[in-house]
Amino acid sequence: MRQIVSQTKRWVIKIGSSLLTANGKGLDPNAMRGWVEQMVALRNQGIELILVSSGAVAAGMSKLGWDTRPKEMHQLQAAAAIGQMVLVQAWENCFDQFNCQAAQILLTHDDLSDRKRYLNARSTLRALIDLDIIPVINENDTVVTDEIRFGDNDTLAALVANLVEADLLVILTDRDGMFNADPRNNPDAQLIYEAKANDPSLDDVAGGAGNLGRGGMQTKLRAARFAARSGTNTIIIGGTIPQVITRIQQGERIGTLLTPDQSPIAARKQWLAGQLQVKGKITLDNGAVTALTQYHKSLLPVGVKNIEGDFRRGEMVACTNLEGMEIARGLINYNATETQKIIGLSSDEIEKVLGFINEPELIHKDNLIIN
Ligand SMILES: Nc1ncnc2c1ncn2[C@@H]1O[C@H](COP(=O)(O)OP(=O)(O)O)[C@@H](O)[C@H]1O
Ligand SMILES: N[C@@H](CCC(=O)OP(=O)(O)O)C(=O)O
Repeated sequence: MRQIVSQTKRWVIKIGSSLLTANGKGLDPNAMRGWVEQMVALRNQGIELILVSSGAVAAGMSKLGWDTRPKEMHQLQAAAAIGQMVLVQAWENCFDQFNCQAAQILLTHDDLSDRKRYLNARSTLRALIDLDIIPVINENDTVVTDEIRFGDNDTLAALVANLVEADLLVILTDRDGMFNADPRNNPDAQLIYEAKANDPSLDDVAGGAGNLGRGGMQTKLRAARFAARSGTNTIIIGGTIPQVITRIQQGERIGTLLTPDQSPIAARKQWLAGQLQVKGKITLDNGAVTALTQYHKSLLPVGVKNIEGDFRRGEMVACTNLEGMEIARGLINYNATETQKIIGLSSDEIEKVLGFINEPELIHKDNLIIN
């Protein structure tokens, strides 16, 4: 029993082209319906879900009667333009049958590397999830160039998992999981049930893709490593296994579970530390410094003396003591104008002053990195 998995609450599920198109014969609506039924059941139990769906190029190829994936970029992009429409209609149709709404999001690499767009993408995804809508994400293939492409949807799914702080990334593919050798050429290959995502010996077993997919097991392993950086567990598993999504949630030992080295919070803090630029500075009184450094508490507005910089909600700010020495960094819950109005106040006064409340903390302890 995988308790670590059955306790997870926010999932990104990625479905690959090989699986979605039943090996090139157009989309497989029965399989899609089956996954949607399980996803909606999970969502109804309170699990937040985001779907990353490949298949635009493959669906376009099938519509155009092409057997092999074209090499030229403009042909690929044309196939994606045709196929994305087919793909998203097929998902919409399935979600409709279970009275669930879905929404399409097409992303390029720039959308996640630019801070402002990153925050926008995150807020939109959060808003959709809060509305009980399941976002369906793909790369915006028709406009990407080599410089701004994720390249494969395994990587895109992992970056989305980082973005929304998912606790589980499920990669559904055409094999039962990761084997100790590429099963295409090794009929005796054995399934790996569990491993650390960062185990270097996995590099030797993960091979490339088949005819339709992009990255094969190599990009799935890399995705699991990206996901692990923010503490997310990854399961690589066969999408044709009956009731696969439900059984993962029940903690059944199926597929390959790749775990992070650190707890989600520790990993997240490390990831935050490496990712973000400092956009402002806030000065804490002595009581707040002790609360943060000795008792590992969240920072409340009451302990803040002064602020500098023009930061927005979700951005990184440095926290200094009264002598100006930096003692921590963290993601702030209010923008500079709002923060200026609430410093020195107790948290129950926030709503009166601002007319709304995001969170009672100025910086939550999970989003604080103590120096
Ligand atoms: N060690 C391995 N274990 C399982 N599959 C592997 C391994 N190495 C390479 N592969 C290949 O990876 C393929 C799945 O990747 P890919 O074709 O990109 O699918 P998807 O469309 O699901 O992303 C499998 O069909 C398999 O041939
Ligand atoms: N954005 C592309 C996805 C390509 C891709 O990564 O495919 P896969 O390896 O099957 O997940 C498409 O929709 O065709």
